[in-house]
Amino acid sequence: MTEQTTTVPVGAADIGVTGLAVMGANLARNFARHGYTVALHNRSRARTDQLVAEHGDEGAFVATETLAELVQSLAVPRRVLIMVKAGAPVDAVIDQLVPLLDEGDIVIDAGNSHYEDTRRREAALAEKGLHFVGVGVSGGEEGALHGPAIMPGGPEKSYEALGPMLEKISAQFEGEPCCAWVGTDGAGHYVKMVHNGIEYADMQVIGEAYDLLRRVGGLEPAEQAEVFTAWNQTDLASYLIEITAEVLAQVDAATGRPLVDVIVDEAGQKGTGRWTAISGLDVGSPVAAIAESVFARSLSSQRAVREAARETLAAGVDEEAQRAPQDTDAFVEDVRQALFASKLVAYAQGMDMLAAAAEEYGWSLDLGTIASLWRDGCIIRADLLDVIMQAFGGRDTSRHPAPGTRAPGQPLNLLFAPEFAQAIAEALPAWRRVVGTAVAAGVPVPVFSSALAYYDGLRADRLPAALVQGQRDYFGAHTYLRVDREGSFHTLWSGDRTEVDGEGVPVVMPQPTEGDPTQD
Ligand SMILES: NC(=O)C1=CN([C@@H]2O[C@H](COP(=O)(O)OP(=O)(O)OC[C@H]3O[C@@H](n4cnc5c(N)ncnc54)[C@H](OP(=O)(O)O)[C@@H]3O)[C@@H](O)[C@H]2O)C=CC1
Ligand SMILES: O=C(CO)[C@H](O)[C@H](O)COP(=O)(O)O
Repeated sequence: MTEQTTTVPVGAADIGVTGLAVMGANLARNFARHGYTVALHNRSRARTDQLVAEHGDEGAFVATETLAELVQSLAVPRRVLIMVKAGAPVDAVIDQLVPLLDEGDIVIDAGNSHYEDTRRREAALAEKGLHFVGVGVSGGEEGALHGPAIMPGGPEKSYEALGPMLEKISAQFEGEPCCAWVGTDGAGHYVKMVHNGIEYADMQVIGEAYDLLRRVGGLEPAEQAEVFTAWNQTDLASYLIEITAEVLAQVDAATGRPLVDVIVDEAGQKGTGRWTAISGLDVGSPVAAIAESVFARSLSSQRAVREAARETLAAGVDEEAQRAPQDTDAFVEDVRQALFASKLVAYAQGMDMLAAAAEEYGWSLDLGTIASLWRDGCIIRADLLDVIMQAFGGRDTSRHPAPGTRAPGQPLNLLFAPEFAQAIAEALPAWRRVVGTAVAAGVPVPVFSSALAYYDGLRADRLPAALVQGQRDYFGAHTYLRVDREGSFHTLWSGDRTEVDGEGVPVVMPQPTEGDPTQD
């Protein structure tokens, strides 16, 4: 710890926040509004001054110029929350902070950091006796100020000193904080990453519904705003549906056109969706709908290629399918059901990858409690999340399944929960009709169709994976399992095509003998 260097009050602040852009500034104000004394720091002083000038009357703030001053102003154990750009800036701040801290102090990274970085940082700081807590925060600017969803990881012990503060500033759903310790080391950032992966898919399926309603249904943005407003009264009710209605209703002041028509159709991405898709591959969880939503953003960004494709590639569409449906209301309802079913699949895939990651990293993630954190405050908040939470046994913050396992009684897949199996069964005819129409009309619906393929893949009696195994065995002697006996087998494809077992011993099928009761 450095010597006192300035007139900043020593040990007066409950928490320090460094990084006062959109998220950091609003979180700092949220802490202050809840009665905490908040020490403020930003790399460039202007943001600190601006916050104090504009919002200094909202609570107790201590403005500091340097990280040394920030640390000096904090009560022990010190809690320093970092809210800077994810990646190298977080390491830069940690490197400057660590020499200033004492054993037992807590460093909190609340940005969208990659969970592997969090694991690395926690291990490094633990060697110095410091607690490092990776915390997922969702809710954007408004959520950070009025109550975000908060997903803390890190050492469970650190939650004793940090949890009550985080729970106080988090969103509250029916009296329960949208904040709970989710698991060790990078678990908090992993859960936030999956939240964002689901967010990508949710936004994409809404986009696909909009595209179909416009290009096949003939509904203009203003009309669709009404449709989405009505959908927000159904089982689709969610923040994303609500803001979609608002975006679609917005008219561009400069041109008088719908705003959505003057926005360039190229979706940005900062990385969390891509990380989710990559991690899904790493942990062997088929998060295809989430991955497709990332690819849809990537494709949208290939503007030069898309322009060339428009000139070069044939449409070959079914003009009948492109024609406005005779019964618009029925088509709108079909699209709503397809949207609901696809969204459910995205959630099922997100929850599945959480279970797979728990196994991979030895985390004890409780899926019911995690779903409970997303019921309010975050971008994917939706009525559906309360039902998802119930499907995973409800919220129980003391339920920590053995590392790498599911809590007893939780369904193997969200879609198996009776209420969801039933909901999908009812939506299926519409879902299939919508995907069929989209394909025939040439409207891309990568997530609607991928989600349906996932569903059909799950429920198939037999998958063509058997043929793939045969191919793999043919070119690479990779072996295959048989449906009728234990062990692995290989066919001598370039020899006489007899089958050998794992030891290379030819397999001789027992010849049926007359009267053998085991042979029909
Ligand atoms: N915006 C959102 O809706 C959400 C963002 N997040 C995550 O929260 C974090 C903060 O996001 P946001 O508020 O949008 O801000 P930005 O991601 O735009 O980051 C800006 C902040 O980072 C600081 N910074 C950048 N580089 C360095 C560095 N090398 N050393 C020290 N400070 C540095 C900036 O300081 P300076 O002012 O000096 O440039 C500024 O305070 C990010 O990880 C983001 O992904 C999470 C949820 C929602
Ligand atoms: O974490 C967030 C919301 O939950 C951030 O807004 C994040 O930036 C969203 O991701 P992207 O910018 O890639 O769309």
